[in-house]
Amino acid sequence: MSFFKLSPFAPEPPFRHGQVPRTAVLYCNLGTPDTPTTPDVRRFLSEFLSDPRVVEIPRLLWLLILHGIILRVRPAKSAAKYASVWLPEGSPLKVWTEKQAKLLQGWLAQRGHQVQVRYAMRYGSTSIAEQLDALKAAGTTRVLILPAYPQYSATTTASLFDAVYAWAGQVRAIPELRFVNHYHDDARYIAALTMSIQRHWKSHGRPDQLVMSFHGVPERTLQLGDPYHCECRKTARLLAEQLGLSQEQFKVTYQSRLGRARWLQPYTEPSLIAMGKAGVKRVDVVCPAFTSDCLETLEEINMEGRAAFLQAGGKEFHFIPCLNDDPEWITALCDITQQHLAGWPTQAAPDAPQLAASRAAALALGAKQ
Ligand SMILES: C=CC1=C(C)c2cc3[nH]c(cc4nc(cc5[nH]c(cc1n2)c(C)c5CCC(=O)O)C(CCC(=O)O)=C4C)c(C)c3C=C
Ligand SMILES: [Fe+2]
Ligand SMILES: [Fe+2]
Repeated sequence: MSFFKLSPFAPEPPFRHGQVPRTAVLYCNLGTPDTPTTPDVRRFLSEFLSDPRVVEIPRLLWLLILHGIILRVRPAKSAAKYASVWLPEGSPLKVWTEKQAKLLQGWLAQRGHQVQVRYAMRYGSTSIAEQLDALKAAGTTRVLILPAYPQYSATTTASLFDAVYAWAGQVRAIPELRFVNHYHDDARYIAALTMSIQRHWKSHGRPDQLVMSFHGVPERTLQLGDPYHCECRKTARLLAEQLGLSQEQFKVTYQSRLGRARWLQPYTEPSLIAMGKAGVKRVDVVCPAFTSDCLETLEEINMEGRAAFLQAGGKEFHFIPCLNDDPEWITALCDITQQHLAGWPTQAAPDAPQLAASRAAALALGAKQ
């Protein structure tokens, strides 16, 4: 960079007066490796676990542990786990997130909203900055940031907002930005979860216990004021109410612990083992904090959790898939989006070929006329 450069901002094309406003939704998820190989998993974990929002211990100490131990050992182990759930089209998290974004755009078009929907990943490809650059280059003047996380946590939601602010800090003409913080208690999200569980029970009967397994976070984040734990509890309470479950019929647990510190409790796997040992015959597990199936649900729950329960004496283990492309979920996502877009023009800049293509895609994927 030249010593004499006055402005840190990149030059931009001159503002075009009379430019038609264009509105976009950026649907953001956590991220995933490009391939289930050790080098790609190492690259992904290195970016993810270097984020100070994710690991809140003194930087120097953490960088020593991360580079000295974790990134030497974990990538190969995690790569084998990723390989066990990888789809022909790629990582399940990416496949589902991409499909959800496509469906959302199609559903919104069906309702007459001409909004570009793109997806981005907080870590790995395709990054939030790349997608915001692409939207800006396409003339977008308003962007709604929609996290794929129903519950707010500084470790996830705030981190992706950080990435948006960091991008905006480099840009001269910033589009109008809006952020969805959470939708953990949104009636339509709860209804989508309820319906997916009821659908499962209709064809497979009911379990002795329903386990609602949320991704864990260090217990310290709760003491520091992170609302994640309370939001998980509220989701669980509302879901149990809608399903008509008594306190004895369900259990809330936390999975995916990393490191030696105390995380939110009770932990999922020890709870499944305790249930198997206590004579619980059938458990069903649902993972409401994940809107797409991913490593943590397909491998950790449906493979490791299943084996742990059955080895402990349990007889039947059912994993209830995440919301993925359930029509009730896409409708809920569409309602939530519409609510947050209120007041922004979404009919402007008619782009007939694109609108027709979105409609056709939505119909092909099962949208109602
Ligand atoms: C649902 C929200 C999530 C929260 C909250 C969360 C917190 C959190 N996660 C880690 C460490 C890891 N998570 C990993 C995978 C992973 N995590 C989430 C979501 C949340 N994480 C998802 C959707 C996934 C799956 C990604 C995929 O590619 O399928 C991993 C990587 C996998 C592994 O090596 O085991 C780690 C590591 C921490 C430390 C944390 C909060 C502090
Ligand atoms: Fe995680
Ligand atoms: Fe895990």
